[in-house]
Amino acid sequence: MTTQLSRATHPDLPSFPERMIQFGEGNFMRAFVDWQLQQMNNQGLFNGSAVLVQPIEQGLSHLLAQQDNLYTVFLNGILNQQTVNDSEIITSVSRVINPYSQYEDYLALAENDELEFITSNTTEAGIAYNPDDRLSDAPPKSFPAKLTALLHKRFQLGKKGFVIIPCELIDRNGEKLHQIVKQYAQEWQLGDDFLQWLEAENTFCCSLVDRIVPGYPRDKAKELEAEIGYKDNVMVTAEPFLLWVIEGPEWISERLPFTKAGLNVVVTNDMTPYREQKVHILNGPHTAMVPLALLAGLETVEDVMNDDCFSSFVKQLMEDELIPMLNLPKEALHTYAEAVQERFKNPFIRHELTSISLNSISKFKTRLLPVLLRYQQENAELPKLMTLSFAALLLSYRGDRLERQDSPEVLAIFDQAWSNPASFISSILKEESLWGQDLSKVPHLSETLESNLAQLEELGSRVALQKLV
Ligand SMILES: NC(=O)c1ccc[n+]([C@@H]2O[C@H](COP(=O)([O-])OP(=O)(O)OC[C@H]3O[C@@H](n4cnc5c(N)ncnc54)[C@H](O)[C@@H]3O)[C@@H](O)[C@H]2O)c1
Ligand SMILES: O=P(O)(O)OC[C@@H](O)[C@@H](O)[C@H](O)[C@H](O)CO
Repeated sequence: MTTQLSRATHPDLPSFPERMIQFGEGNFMRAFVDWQLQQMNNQGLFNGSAVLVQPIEQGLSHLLAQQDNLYTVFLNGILNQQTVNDSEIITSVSRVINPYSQYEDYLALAENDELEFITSNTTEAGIAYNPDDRLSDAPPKSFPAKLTALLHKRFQLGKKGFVIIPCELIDRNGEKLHQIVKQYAQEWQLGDDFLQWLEAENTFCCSLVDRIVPGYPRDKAKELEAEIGYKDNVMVTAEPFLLWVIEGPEWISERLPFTKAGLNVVVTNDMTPYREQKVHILNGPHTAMVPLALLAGLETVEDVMNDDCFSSFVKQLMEDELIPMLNLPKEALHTYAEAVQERFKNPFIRHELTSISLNSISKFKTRLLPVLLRYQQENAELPKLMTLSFAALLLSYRGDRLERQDSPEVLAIFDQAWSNPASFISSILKEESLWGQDLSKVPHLSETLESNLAQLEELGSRVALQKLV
């Protein structure tokens, strides 16, 4: 029987003082932030660990504790045309506090002068205001309320503040977290001195994260354990690529020397271009490929990239329709687009198209529609590939299509519009609740979508696409 990973099985592994508090013990944070702390420690550049705080009552704290907070990260994929298949035991997590059973330990973190940084990833739902939270709760329910309680304790002790870098995938995450903390400070009447300390002593940064982390390799765990020679219940698989853009003062790069350690971390005073790049060049093609590829019977992103017709679609979409419309340095965009195509080809990751298709209408609205409209305005014609993908998306939301996964409100709007196929395009384009504007006014969009829809139904998506790529 294989022994479970622990400090007893690996007595020579190093330990580091706690320098970071991290809200979230999930797969992403452990393969992204903690993996990066490990790389800095390996090079003697940080000498620190993260103490993890479990944001909700149920979590992984007990599984990590059983392994003395050690776990393995497997990096599998292709980076700069090289195949990477690495594994490493991560020693940069000191412990996990569950504030639901260890609230005193949680608040005691305020006493430690060595703790300088706070990071978080509590999913898109985590940075939210909960009106029922009180300072006297042990713990308050929401992440921002828990954080406010900790910051208040720190202030009461007369200590310095923190550099706070949330990683949640919401726009302007740091500003939103900051704003909710201030809201609790006011509602809980924590006083002007606390508010002044909050502003003067703490630095809230916005950040953008990018690394595909499929998580625990359920289908391959036994095989991997045989390879590493020990049992690990919280192992994580991830792609080798990463990007972390932190919007904040330059001195962050010195206090957190990621770049010095060779990590792809950018500290900037404006992260907007990076967000534009990632949302339009990575998430945009993901969203565009899904309805066309599902109509053709493909299942994964890898299937798309191994198919000549569909991979040409992805490449041309990026090069001819997306990159020319982004107001960013073109060379960097082309390099990024090539890297994204390599990542999409990753043979070690099974990325299901149906998982990307969830809530495709809102994804289309933010990731593709702004570029489609810009293209139409600048060129006085529609981008052909994006418009065909839009038609496939509309078709994939017809009541008989199994792939549609969206909110009941969105599906009801489509069912109503599809109830009269002859007027479907004109009525769905008028739905401002879906698109934020009346798209029936966009020159030639209605008739192009009508014709694309007819082609998709008569010829199928592969043949319709072959006419364009
Ligand atoms: N996995 C990826 O490839 C990837 C890549 C980039 C970004 N992300 C983002 O990271 C987030 C976490 O992904 P993961 O793969 O680590 O998932 P996970 O399930 O392993 O971890 C989820 C974490 O979020 C916390 N959480 C869940 N619901 C919460 C809530 N309502 N309030 C506060 N905290 C909550 C959990 O306690 C846990 O720490 C996702 O929202 C995802 O959008 C994931
Ligand atoms: O996570 P979603 O569902 O919003 O989007 C699906 C993918 O585009 C997304 O998960 C990317 O793979 C990820 O954003 C890469 O960092």
